[in-house]
Formats: sequence, C-alpha cells, structure tokens
Amino acid sequence: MQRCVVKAALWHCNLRSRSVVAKASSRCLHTSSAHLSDSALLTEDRASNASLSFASCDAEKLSGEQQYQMHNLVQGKWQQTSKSIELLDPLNGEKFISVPDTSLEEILPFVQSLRACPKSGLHNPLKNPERYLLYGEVMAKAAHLLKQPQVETFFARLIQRVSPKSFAQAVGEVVVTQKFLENFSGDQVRFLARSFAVPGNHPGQLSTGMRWPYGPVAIITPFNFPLEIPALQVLGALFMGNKPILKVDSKVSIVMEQFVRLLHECGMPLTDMDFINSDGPVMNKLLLEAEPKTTLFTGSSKVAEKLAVDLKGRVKLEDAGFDWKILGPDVQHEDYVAWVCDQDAYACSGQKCSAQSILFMHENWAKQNFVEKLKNLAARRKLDDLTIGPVLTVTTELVLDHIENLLAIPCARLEFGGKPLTNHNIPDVYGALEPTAVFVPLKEILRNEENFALATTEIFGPFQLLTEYKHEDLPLVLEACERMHAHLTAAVVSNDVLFLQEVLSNTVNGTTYAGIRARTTGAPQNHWFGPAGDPRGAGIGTPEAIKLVWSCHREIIQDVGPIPDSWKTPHCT
Ligand SMILES: N[C@@H](CCC=O)C(=O)O
Repeated sequence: MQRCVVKAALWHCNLRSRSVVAKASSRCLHTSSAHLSDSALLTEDRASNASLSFASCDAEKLSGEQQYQMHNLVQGKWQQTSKSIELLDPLNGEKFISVPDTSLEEILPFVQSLRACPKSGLHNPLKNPERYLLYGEVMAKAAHLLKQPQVETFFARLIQRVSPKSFAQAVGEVVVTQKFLENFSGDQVRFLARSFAVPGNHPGQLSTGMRWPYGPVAIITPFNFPLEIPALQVLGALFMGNKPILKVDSKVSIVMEQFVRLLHECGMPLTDMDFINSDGPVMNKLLLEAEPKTTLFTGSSKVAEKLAVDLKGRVKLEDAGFDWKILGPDVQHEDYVAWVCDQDAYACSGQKCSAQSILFMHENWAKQNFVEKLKNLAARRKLDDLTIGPVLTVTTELVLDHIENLLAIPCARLEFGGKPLTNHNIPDVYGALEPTAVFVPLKEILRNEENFALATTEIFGPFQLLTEYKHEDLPLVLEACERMHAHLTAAVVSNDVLFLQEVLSNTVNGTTYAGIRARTTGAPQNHWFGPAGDPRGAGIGTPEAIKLVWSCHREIIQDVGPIPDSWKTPHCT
C-alpha cells in the first residue's frame, strides 16, 4: 500500500530519475520498521540496481537527447536491421526510440528459425519433458524479479512512456503479468500438459489423451497492453512446447524487448523464441513463407479477417470488442456503478478491447440523473496524470466526424465531451479528445442497417454511446446484442436473478460480468478473457485459455497385447 502511495507521489512530482525512485521506494517501505543504517540502505540500493541488470534502457531517460535503439531477436542473437523507424514520444512529439524496420530481404533468418522447429515442438509429454520443469523454474525467478519494486516501476513507467495511461493502469498490467508468472511456477507448467487415460477394450489397450504443441507458431499483439497481452500469450505458447515468433506493435514493442531480456536473465534459453519488429506487409510475407502452424492475432477485425484467409484458417483471434453494459431494473449503489462505468469507458482513454462501448440504461436509472453522475466523474480526468491522454490509433478529426454523424440521427444528443483536448503537445498523428458520451434512442439505433452500423462502430478512444430502454423493451436490447458482430466483454449490472437469467441466457460474450459490481474491463489473469461465438476465438490468462490456444489434442492408443493363443484369422469384413 505504502509503495503505491510513493509511486503516485513520485508520478506527480513527475519524471524523477530511476535511482531516485528506487531510493524513495525502498526507504519508504521501511519507514514503519526499525530505522536502517546508511550502509544497510546502500546495500539495498545496490541490490535494487542489480535487479534491473537485465534492462538495456532507462524508462525515465528516453528522449530526443537519449534515444534508444531497439533490436530484433533471431536464432538466439539480438540484431539490428539496416533501417529503423523513429518513434515520436506521444506526449511531446520528440523522437525517442528507434525501432528495427525489418525489410523483406531481412526475413530469411526468421523463416529459417521457425522452420527449424518440428511440428512436435521443442517439448511435448514424450519429448524433453524436463523443459516443462525448466519453465516452472524460469517463471518462479521471473515472478520474484518482477515483484521487486524497482522492476515493477521500471515496466510501469516504460508502458506509460509508449502507451500513455495513468500509473495505476500501467502498474495494473505489470501486476497481472507478475501474478501470471507466479501461477505457472514450480510444477504448474507440467500440469498444463496433464494427460488422461481411458481403459481400452481388451488387455494391453489404453487410450491416452495428450496436450500436444503445434511447433512453430506466431503471435501478433497490439499497442494498448504493451506487456500483459504479449507476455501472457508468448509464455503460454512456450509452456506448451511451441517455438513462437513475436511481433508487437512497433509503437510499444520496447516493453516486450525488455521483458524478453528479463526472461533470458531468469534462464529462458536464448533460442526458444524470436522477436521481430516490422510493418504489417513484411510480417505477412514472413508468415506465408515460414508457415507457422498457428498464429494468434490480437487486434482489429479487418486485419484478423485478412490473416484468417491468408493463413488458411490457422489462426486464433481476439479481435474487436463493441462491449456492452446493461443496467437492470434494480437501481442501487448508483455512485459505485457510475464509477465503474467511468473506468470501463474512459480508463486508458478508452483504448482497451474490453472498454464499455455502449451503455443500455433501464429507465429506472435514467430517472435518477445517472448521466449527470457519469458526466461529473468524466470531468475529473486530466492529462496531467494521464487519466485521459493521447489516442494512438484514431485521430481527433475521425472521432469528431463520428460524433457529428451520430448527432444527425433523430433525437440523438451530446451528453458530455465532444471537444479536443487543449494545452498539450500531443503530435497530430495521435488523437486527443475529452471523455465523450452521445445519447441515441434505442429505437433509432435499431431502425435500419445504416444506423445500427454507425451506432455500433467501435471507436478505440474515450467515447461511448448511451441509450435507454423501458422495462417492456428488454427484447430490443437483446436484439441489439444479437445483431452485434464481436462478442468480447459484457456486463449485466443487476442483482435481480430473473433479469440476469433472461439476459445471460440470450447472449454470448466470452467474458461477461454479472451482478451489481459488473464491469467490462480489468480482467485479471485469473478470469478467462476472450471472445465467444467464433470457433477461431482465442483466450488469454487461465490454464484453459493456454491449453485451448497453444495445444491440440493428441490421442495415443496403446495396444500392446497379449494376443490370445486361440486367435485365428477371421473372415474379412
Ligand atoms: N485484461 C485486460 C484485457 C487484456 C486483453 O487481452 C482487460 O480486461 O481490459
């Protein structure tokens, strides 16, 4: 608790150097215990610097003056490419990171690396089983290291530098990742590959169902969770015996570059995974040539659908989420529910695949001035602490156009926001918008295909649609949910059991929260997170998600006899 307070305070003091952060945190942690001598503090400082020995950059110092050159990792070696792209600091437009821009001529080592991995993987229940234990060991060490305050802060600050979000949101990602590492320490990796056996028809026959790897695999992940998504997916792939190539959105891939270095420090073999930075077309070509046996893609539906065709269906997808929340008839704990709505719609400036995109308010809530509460909460957000910040994939103009189009629908109205942020240096390539809510009547949303498509367009920014329904119109709400295309997260905010039953039994979203505390965002590592309703849907976080995405079923039927002495050749059949 104290630690968080220190971090928040340091964030407000703004961009202090890493060693200052380290010292302040370690001192504060001990304020309640006996006073430490100076030499003890010195030893502790040395230990904390040692815990960052894997890092090759300083999260605080990245700037035009001290640009950092990133590397690819292939066949166990960190390498540069002939060209790099220079990233702009999303808060001031300064060039601060150079990312390898792998060209078509440079993909061969990656293709060879993947092709060198057999379909039976680097390990499986019958081959190199000691590697399950190795990963249990690596996870135990990495979990310990990531829990060190200096390491936790290093990753949280690095995340903030490239994907601006509040410290609480950034550190949340680190905590989820750390818990995931803890979850798969010790024997837990081998338990993922637990087999089962079914007795056969005669002596010597026994069928065994096994979790088998795919071998060479690929992972493509987006900008919004620079650590949580790629770390959990790449480790899941490795646990099950695959050899992954990882490509993270170049805008944020520095975070995983550093995390892979941390894994190496904790004993992960250098050649177990490759890490590439390139544009989409180069990656596409690489995939076509290397033919990974499966590719996990997290990102936009458009790219997901293209990959599904290009890779002949060998994909697992976590694509768009036009995530809905329904407030049921039982109005209670309005302040709490409003706060959750504010977090779900606007934390990380709305750039979560789980963000609340539409809020269906039962008339009972609407009568309670609920929108006013939402408006007041949204007004607290500010650029200073990144509770609102740059939008990395959508420009301000695009969102303003979208708002204008929505407002052309009869009886639609702007509830709050709708204006660009002011007094900032966010470069024009990124968006900067106030938290915004537009109300559109439910009947208008459903009126025709055009309105429905417009109202359910996912805006990856601080934007949500509000609507209201009368008690007898619940079927219209359910119709809207049925007509949506992506079914990722959802929330049914009610403790009315029959209402919950009605909504839950008629909808499909993969990660659905139900009850008065229901939310759409913030799934930790212990909640399955992924879409439902699509056989290509991926999951992340839990043992079930790992097994589903990163292994397939193999049945080995042992049939060793004995063959009875009385056996004679039967008639043919
Ligand atoms: N845990 C994050 C999503 C991570 C995506 O795979 C959330 O719930 O918003």
